[in-house]
This record gives sequence, C-alpha cells and structure tokens, in this order.
Amino acid sequence: MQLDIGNALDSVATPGVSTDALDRLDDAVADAHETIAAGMSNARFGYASLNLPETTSAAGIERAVDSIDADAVLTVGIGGSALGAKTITAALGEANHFLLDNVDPEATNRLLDALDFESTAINVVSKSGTTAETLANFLVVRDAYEAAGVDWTERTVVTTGESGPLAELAAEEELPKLAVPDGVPGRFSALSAVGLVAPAILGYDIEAVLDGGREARDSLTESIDDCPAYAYGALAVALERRGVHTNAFMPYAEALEPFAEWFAQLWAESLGKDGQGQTPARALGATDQHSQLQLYRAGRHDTMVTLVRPTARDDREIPAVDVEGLAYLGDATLGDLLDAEFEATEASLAAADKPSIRVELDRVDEHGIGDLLVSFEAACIMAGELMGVETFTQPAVEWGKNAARGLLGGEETAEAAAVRDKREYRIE
Ligand SMILES: O=P(O)(O)OC[C@H]1O[C@](O)(CO)[C@@H](O)[C@@H]1O
Repeated sequence: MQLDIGNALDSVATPGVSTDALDRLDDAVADAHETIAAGMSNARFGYASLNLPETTSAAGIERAVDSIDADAVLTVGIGGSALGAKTITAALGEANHFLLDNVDPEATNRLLDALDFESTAINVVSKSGTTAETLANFLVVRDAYEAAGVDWTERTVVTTGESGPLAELAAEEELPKLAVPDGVPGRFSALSAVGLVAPAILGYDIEAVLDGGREARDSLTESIDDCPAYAYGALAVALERRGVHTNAFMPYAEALEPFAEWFAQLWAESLGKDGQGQTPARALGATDQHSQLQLYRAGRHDTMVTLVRPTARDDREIPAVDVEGLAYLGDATLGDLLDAEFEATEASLAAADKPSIRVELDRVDEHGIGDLLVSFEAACIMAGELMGVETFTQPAVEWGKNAARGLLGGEETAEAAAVRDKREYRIE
C-alpha cells in the first residue's frame, strides 16, 4: 500500500496538518510502535492480530475444508465474522459468496429461495458462539436444507471459539471446525479461518492473501515517513483533533465496496470510545461523486475523504463515437475515465480546502487485499494508541444485546425494561 498525504496538509486543506505537527506526530508514532511491537511479540490481546499473516496456516484451513465440494458459499455470521470473508472474496471478483448477516425474514426467504443447496456450502462463523442473529440464521438454514432433503452436515464448516453452542454442535455433528485465534477481536480476524474459509472453499490462493498481509506487517516501522499504515492512522487522528469527525471511505473499484464496509466496522467499533472517534461513511468512486460529493466539497469542514484505487486493473475500451462532445470518450478506456475521475475528485476537494488522503495498491488481487487488510488494521491500532482508547473491545454494543434478549424472553434485563419505558410522542 502506498500513501499520499499531500492534500491533508495545512498548505492545502482547512483543517489540515502542518509539517511541524507531522514531526511531533512522528515522535508519538515511534513510541506507539514500541508498544505495538511488544504487543505483537508477546501475542498480547488485540496486537496478536498483526501476527496472523505468520500464525495462520493456509494448509490447515485447506485441509479442513477439503471434504466440502461446493460452487457457492453461504456465510452465516455478522460483523467481523462476515465482513472479512466478504471483503476477500469480493476483491477477487467472486459472485457466489452469499452472506446471511442480518435477520430480515423477507431478505432471508428471498436468499434461501434463490440458493442451490446441493452446491452451496454453509460457513458458520461466530467468535463468541452466542450471537443471536448468527445462531437464529443457522437454525433457519439448517431447517431449510433438511426440508429440501439436502444433507447440511456434509456441507457445513464451523469457525468459533473453544466452547459455546456452536462448538458443541460441531462436536455433536462431527462437523469440520476451525478455531477463532485467541487474542484476536473479530474485526481484526480476516487473515484467520474467520476470513479465509470461504475463499478456500471457493478455490482461491489464500496463501497469497497471507503473503500480502506479511508485506504489510513487515512494513511497520517506528517512523511515519516510511510506514504508510501508521501514517494513515496518525494523520486521521491529527485531523480528528482538528475537528474532522467524518471519514468518507471511497474506493475506486467496485470489488472494494465490501472493504469500505469492513473499514467502517473496524474504525467505528475500535475508535468510537470516550467521546472520540471519526464516523466512517461508506462511499464508492465514481458512483458517489453523483450523490455524496456535493456534501464533501461544500458541506462543513468536518470531513476527510479517503480515496483508494489500484494502479493496475483489467480494462475495457470505450467504443469510438462520432458525436460532437462525446468523441473524447472514444479515445479512452473505462479505466482512463475512472482514473481521471479519481484525480479530478481529489483535486476538487483540495480546491474546496477539504482534506483527503490518497491510498494506492498495485492491484486488487489476493496479495493486494491481504496487504490492505493488515495495513488498515495496523493504521487502526496506531490510531487507538495515539487517541489513548481501548482499541480491542466494544463494550457499548452489549446494552442493545441485553435489551433484545430481555424483550424476546431470554431473561428479564434492565435494558429490556428501559425499552418498555420508552417516552412516546407519536405523530401519524
Ligand atoms: O463473532 P461473534 O462473536 O458472533 O460476534 C460478531 C460481531 O458482533 C460484535 O461482537 C458486536 O456485537 C462484533 O465485535 C463482532 O465482530
């Protein structure tokens, strides 16, 4: 991954970061890198995520799914237990990887009606093994396979912790089971079985994904001058301290749209603490130039845009056309047009004094997506160190879970009682 922070500096943007501030940031990054490196070598909770490119066995995952013969995969999981796998397969252009990462009955009915169960593997993923949505969806899927007379036990692989309902089910049914690595929070686990089982079943080179991750991990140094991952994290924090509370994450590649969703969980769930944290906004280039850009250019000075693109991609000619005003298109390719849009959007933000950071990778392939995932994990960990927040937990999500469990009669909870005490002011 390469970075260009020129348009985040105060010579271009307001707010922007001065080169003096960059120097001070560099000192803080050097200190934080020491903590991160120590955390990696001691496999401390959270920091251990950055060891996954080394500790994950591609051969072990491939062996575990060897018995599963499928053309499609249905991943049943949510948040970090779904977004990493989706990011990897989407980046590789896979169309037959489906997610059940919500409990919308109409959408679930439509998806199950469309799937060919015979040729679709079931990839159930939950670190805790207790997530209501994932367990409910798995029970629904199992039931649907049975009703269709298709043996789900031959097509199911489970990735979960050592204990819990899913681990017990896998043992009972002798299903292939893989472990969520210890010390790795869900949103940082893409380069483990959590993110790699689905691409492995679909026949992708998961060792190459790990290789990209290794390159990113090896790029971690104590200075932002030669470490793109840390520089991204440090710049985002510096901009947030200057009032930039929204981070519009805008890849210029359709295959990276799920990556923007993965980034949103990583950034929000890791850094949204103690009254701090940027709001990640998902966008897609060039599409959202025609929907969101107006705001990013002419709205408050509280948003940065992260522009991501591959520098090499397959391309397609735009046919020549002898129509006044259109001829210029005929001499270009779709890739030329997309690159022109990328650079024009970047410059249009600068012309409006709005900060942006350019992120480039060579190609959206196994290596490229492995590199991006680990680079942004490291960027997030660095940002958490500089902000002084607890990066690796997500205590604020428990309230809602307790409330839902109470409302469904799982157990009486104070949160469920609070839901029932809602102050009503209806307008109909
Ligand atoms: O893998 P699990 O335990 O099912 O959790 C799924 C997701 O839910 C969360 O715990 C938030 O509720 C995320 O951190 C996690 O990625």
